[in-house]
Amino acid sequence: MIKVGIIGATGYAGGELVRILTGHKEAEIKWFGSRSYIDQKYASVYQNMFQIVDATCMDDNMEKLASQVDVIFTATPQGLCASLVNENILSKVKIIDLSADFRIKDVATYEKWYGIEHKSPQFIEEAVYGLCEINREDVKNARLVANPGCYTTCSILTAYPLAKEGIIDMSTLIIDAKSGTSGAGRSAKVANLFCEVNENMKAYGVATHRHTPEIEEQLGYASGEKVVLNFTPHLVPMNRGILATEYAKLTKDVTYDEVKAIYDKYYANEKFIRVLEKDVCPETKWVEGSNYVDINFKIDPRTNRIIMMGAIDNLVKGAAGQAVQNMNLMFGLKESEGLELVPMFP
Ligand SMILES: NC(=O)C1=CN([C@@H]2O[C@H](COP(=O)(O)OP(=O)(O)OC[C@H]3O[C@@H](n4cnc5c(N)ncnc54)[C@H](OP(=O)(O)O)[C@@H]3O)[C@@H](O)[C@H]2O)C=CC1
Ligand SMILES: CC(=O)N[C@@H](CCC(=O)OP(=O)(O)O)C(=O)O
Repeated sequence: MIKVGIIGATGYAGGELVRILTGHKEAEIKWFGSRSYIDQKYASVYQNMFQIVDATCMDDNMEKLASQVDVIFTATPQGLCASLVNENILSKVKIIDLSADFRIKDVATYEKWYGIEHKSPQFIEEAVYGLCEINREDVKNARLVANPGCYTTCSILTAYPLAKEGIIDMSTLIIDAKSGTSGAGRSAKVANLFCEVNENMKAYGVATHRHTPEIEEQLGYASGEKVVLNFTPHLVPMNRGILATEYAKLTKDVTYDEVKAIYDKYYANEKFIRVLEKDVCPETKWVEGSNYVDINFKIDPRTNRIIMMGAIDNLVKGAAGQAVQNMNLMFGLKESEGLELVPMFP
């Protein structure tokens, strides 16, 4: 049994980790880390865990935790993991960080977009960007995994095969994405109150959102060129889900079958990526509660653009599910263990 510690178990991403790991046959949660609920029953924070989880919330002492578990998930605000991790800890335990601390290779870029000083830049180079379908082999040998963000997972996987094969002009790529409000976390913020979000839709972080450099970096590796793009997130009145709609000019004339063959080349054997049937558009409701990414595309010959679409559950493939997928790879387990979650509906 793999012994697991979660720092930030009381947040939305941490809560989803608990839900998924509770059904994992080879992992056992030993530490439910919290800042605000120390010594309180975990199930009193999340009643869905009543009579399922009997444990009490503990502190966020990573040093102490490192000698008691095999893997630590940090599902905490930006900057916290980088402020806690050190060589002694990494020599004892594997870390999967759900925040952005180790996702961006250039520390100056991280500090500029996140507005905070990076406390452990010495570990950035070794951290593996945990987008399992793309970096699977590196993840297997990693001791520190930077789990990608929700918008980024959806945006990158949707465009990756076409960027890799050079059939889209990367300088024309525009990503328009929508997220449910659980993407903003559980802590109280006026912008996320019911009356602010319900019956409303809005763009935010326009031209400044911190996921932009992460998407640019990863699609830059795929296309082999420096990528600069527009990424515009929107908040929509639903609990879970991300839908990314991406537009780019084609670099050559291609047919539906040729593009489909490119997606199939990369994803046909990927359990969690479903390239949908022709003309079926991805919808967040068809992936809710699951680790699936649903993808499709449409060529618009009038504008010579291709429109790519992707949908995920932000808390599963966009956070906790992908983190568990990474854990499975790091410990040599079946990659889908604990993740065979059928999407729920309605
Ligand atoms: N929500 C999402 O869809 C996604 C989130 N992420 C990332 O996951 C991380 C967590 O996000 P999310 O769950 O939404 O956030 P929440 O606000 O819901 O949860 C934050 C968690 O961090 C804990 N925490 C906060 N400050 C501290 C601190 N100083 N020391 C220790 N623990 C602390 C909180 O503890 P307590 O409640 O006990 O005070 C809580 O458990 C973030 O980095 C986020 O960017 C990534 C992908 C998707
Ligand atoms: C709706 C909403 O507010 N979403 C969050 C993204 C949360 C997230 O996933 O953050 P990381 O991927 O960086 O860890 C935001 O836009 O900041």
